[in-house]
Amino acid sequence: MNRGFKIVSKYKDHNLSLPMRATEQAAGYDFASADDIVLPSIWKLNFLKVLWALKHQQKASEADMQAAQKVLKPYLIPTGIKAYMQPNEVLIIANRSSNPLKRGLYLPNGIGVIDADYYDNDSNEGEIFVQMINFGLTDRTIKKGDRIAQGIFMPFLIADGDELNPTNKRTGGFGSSGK
Ligand SMILES: O=c1ccn([C@H]2C[C@H](O)[C@@H](COP(=O)(O)OP(=O)(O)OP(=O)(O)O)O2)c(=O)[nH]1
Ligand SMILES: [Mg+2]
Repeated sequence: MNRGFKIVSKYKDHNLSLPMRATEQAAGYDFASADDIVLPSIWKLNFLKVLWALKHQQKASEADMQAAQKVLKPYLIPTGIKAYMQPNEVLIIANRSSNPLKRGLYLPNGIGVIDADYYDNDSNEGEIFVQMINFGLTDRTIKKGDRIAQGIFMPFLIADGDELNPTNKRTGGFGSSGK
C-alpha cells in the first residue's frame, strides 16, 4: 500500500467514487463534490452596498457587513475522500483550469496541501475539503459527483538540521496547528 484514496465513514453509504485520472497521462486525480451545494456569487447587493459605503467613506450597516463577509468567505466543498501516502509525500490539490475560465470558480488558497498525517486524524478522519469562491456573476450549483479539483501526489524534501518534534501530532486541519 503506497498511496491512494478511501471514502470516509460518514459517506460510506453515499455511493461515492474514488478520485480517478481522466486520461492516460493525466497527473491529477479528479475530485468530485460529495453533496449538492450552491456557491453564491460574491456580487450580492449587500457586498455592493459595503463597497459603496467604503467608497463614500460611510459606515455600512452591520447586517450588510455580515452578509458580505459570508459570501467572501471561501466555501468548503466536502469530497468524502481521504488520502493515504508515504511519510515523505504530499497530495497537492489544484483547481481545474476550466473552473475560473468557464464557471467563475477560484481556489482561494492557491493550492491545497494535504499532509500525510492528515489521514485518519481524530477530528475529521482526514476528509479532504476543497475551498472555493464564486467570483462569477450568478450563483452556481455544484451537483454531487461534479468534478471540482484535482489531486497530485508528490514527494517532498526536508531541510538540513530539521529534527521532527515527535510530540507535534496533527489533530485536524484548517488551523489545527495553531495561529
Ligand atoms: O485545500 C485544503 C487544504 C488543506 N486541507 C487539510 C489537509 C491538510 O493536511 C490540513 C492542514 O492544511 P494546511 O497546513 O495547509 O492549513 P493550516 O491552516 O496550516 O492548518 P493546520 O494548522 O491544521 O496545519 O487541512 C484540506 O482538506 N483542503
Ligand atoms: Mg499547516
